[in-house]
Amino acid sequence: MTLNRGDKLRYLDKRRGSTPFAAHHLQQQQHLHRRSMPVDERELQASLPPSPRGELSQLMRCTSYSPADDDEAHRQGWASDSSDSVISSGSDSDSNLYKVILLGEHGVGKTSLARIFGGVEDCPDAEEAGNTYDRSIIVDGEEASLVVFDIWEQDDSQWLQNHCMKMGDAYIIVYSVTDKVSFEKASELRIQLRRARQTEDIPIILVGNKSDLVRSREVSVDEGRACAVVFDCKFIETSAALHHNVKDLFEGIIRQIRLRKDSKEDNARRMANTKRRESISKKAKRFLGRIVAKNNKKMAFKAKSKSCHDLSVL
Ligand SMILES: Nc1nc2c(ncn2[C@@H]2O[C@H](COP(=O)(O)OP(=O)(O)OP(=O)(O)O)[C@@H](O)[C@H]2O)c(=O)[nH]1
Repeated sequence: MTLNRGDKLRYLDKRRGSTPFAAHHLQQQQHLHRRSMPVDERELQASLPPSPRGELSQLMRCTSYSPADDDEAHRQGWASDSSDSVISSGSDSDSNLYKVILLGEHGVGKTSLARIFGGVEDCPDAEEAGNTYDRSIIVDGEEASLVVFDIWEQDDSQWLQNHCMKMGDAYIIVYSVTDKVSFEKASELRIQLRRARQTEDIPIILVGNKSDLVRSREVSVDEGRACAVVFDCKFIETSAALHHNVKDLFEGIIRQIRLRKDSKEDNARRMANTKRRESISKKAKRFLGRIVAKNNKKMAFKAKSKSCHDLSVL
């Protein structure tokens, strides 16, 4: 979102997340079929730790879907070309609520992607559209609520940056394929994220946006993919302008979160069983297996580069 911090705070003087819209605003809201004060936002803000001057909650302005938005979403092609992806009201599926943070340089298309997700891309008023978008979608037959935060500001306070790095259940790091510097920045952000979440296996998708701008491309698909393999994350190219792969991106992030959740549970179960029953010979086999795996790093690297664009596998 190309708003400077001053603009953001000035707006927030006028309206905070918990402040109802003025009457003329409400009329506009009804026209856009969006809820002005979703329950999720209050719950979300309440769950955040205290911050210097309440910075984070001040910066968040939430947009969420009401069931009336389904028509609009279908028109925009989000759900129309998928047999198992459906949008519904965001309030009834809090058990599967995932926070996704968008990171990336200025102007790479974070807001454009988030607004497509939020179904507010045509909203002319950036302030009204907000910078936090929640929506429930059914992916692979199961409902999940995603809250997408477009609050990252490269030049913002260290506290806010640190907090962004810690609060997400998953991250989308965006660069523009027309801007090599933004690609380099994406690598820096990945390193920052790795430092902030050292022991965690958090889902990260590296996104090369603006793939429609073929003639001004500065970063090739191969470079993007290689970077994702090195940094151990998933990779996809999108075009917010053409809506290309945007749906796959957001469904992909849900799949990545679920896959990790499932594999954690499986591992815990397997460990419990193994510890109970493992014989010495089995232990020896496992140990040898680890050594072989280390020797096969090259093979693993190749396998990863094959799968890094497949957002439905780990
Ligand atoms: N051609 C093309 N233009 C895009 C695409 N995505 C975004 N843009 C344009 O790029 C400009 C910046 O997009 P934003 O979505 O504001 O980028 P941002 O990353 O949120 O920028 P900041 O708020 O400054 O961090 C806008 O003029 C968008 O219309 C895309 O996929 N293709």
